[in-house]
Amino acid sequence: MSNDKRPAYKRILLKLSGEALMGDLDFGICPDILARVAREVSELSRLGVEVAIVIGGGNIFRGAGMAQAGMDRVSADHMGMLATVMNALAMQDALEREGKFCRVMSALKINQVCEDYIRRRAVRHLEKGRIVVFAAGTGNPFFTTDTAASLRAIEMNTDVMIKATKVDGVYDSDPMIHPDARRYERLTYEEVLTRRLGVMDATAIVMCRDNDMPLRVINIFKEGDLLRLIMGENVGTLVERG
Ligand SMILES: Nc1ncnc2c1ncn2[C@@H]1O[C@H](COP(=O)(O)OP(=O)(O)OP(=O)(O)O)[C@@H](O)[C@H]1O
Ligand SMILES: O=c1ccn([C@@H]2O[C@H](COP(=O)(O)O)[C@@H](O)[C@H]2O)c(=O)[nH]1
Repeated sequence: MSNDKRPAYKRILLKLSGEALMGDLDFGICPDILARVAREVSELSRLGVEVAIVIGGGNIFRGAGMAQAGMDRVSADHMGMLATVMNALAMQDALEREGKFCRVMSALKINQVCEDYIRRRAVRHLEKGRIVVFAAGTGNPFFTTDTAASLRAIEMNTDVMIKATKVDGVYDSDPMIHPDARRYERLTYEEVLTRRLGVMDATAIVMCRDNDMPLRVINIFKEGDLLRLIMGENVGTLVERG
C-alpha cells in the first residue's frame, strides 16, 4: 500500500465479536487473536483514525441462554454485561502492550476498575488519540452489544460502524448453517429488516437507519481486511440508506 494514501474515515466505531475472541478455545480469550486484533487496531490509530470499540461477551456469558435455563433474565444480563467488561479490560491491556493509550468506559458503575461512561469525556479521549473501549453494553438488560455499538457510534458521531465478526458480510441466509448462502456487497437497512437477515439484531439496525449511520460487516479473522476497509477498499458488506 502506498504511503501517500489517507484513511477514508476520521472516526470509527468497531464492534468486535466476543465469540470470535475465543478462537479455537471453548471459552474465554485466545491470547493470539487478542494480540493480533490489538495490533490491527493500533495500526489504524497510528494512521490518525480515532477508534472507539465495543466488544461483545459471547465468549464468556450470554444472558438469554442462562435465562432459558431458568435464571432470572435481568441477573443473567447483568452477568453478560460484566463479561463484556472483562473483554474490554483484556483489549485495553493488549492495546497498551502495543504502545497505545486506551480508556475503558463502562455503562455500569465499576469505577475502581475503569471509567464511568460520560459522553463528553469519551469524545475528548478520542480527540486526544486515545482508543476508547466501551464496556457493559448499554447498561440495560434485554439489549445486546450490537445495539450498544449502534448507540455509541451515533453518540460519538463516527463516520461508520464496523461489525467485525465471524463471517465476511451479510448473506441471504446464515452462512454458518447454509454453505451455499450468497453474500451481498451492499444492502439498505430496510432490506436487512424485511428479509430478516440475522447478522445483527433489529434494534441495532433500526438505530443505524434512523440516524443514518453506515454499517460495514467484515470478518475479524481475515487479517488486513480492517486496514483495507479503512483505506477505502470495498471490504465486506455495506448497509446504508437506499
Ligand atoms: N444473513 C446472515 N448473514 C451473515 N451472518 C448471519 C446471517 N444470519 C445469521 N448470521 C450469523 O450472525 C453471526 C454474527 O452475529 P452474532 O451476534 O452471533 O455474533 P457477534 O455479534 O459477532 O458475537 P458476540 O455476540 O459474541 O459479540 C454470524 O457468525 C452468522 O453465523
Ligand atoms: O446492552 C446490553 C449488552 C449486553 N447485555 C448482556 O451481555 C451479554 C453479552 O453481549 P452480546 O451482545 O451477546 O455479546 C448479552 O447476552 C446480554 O446478556 C445486556 O444485557 N445489555
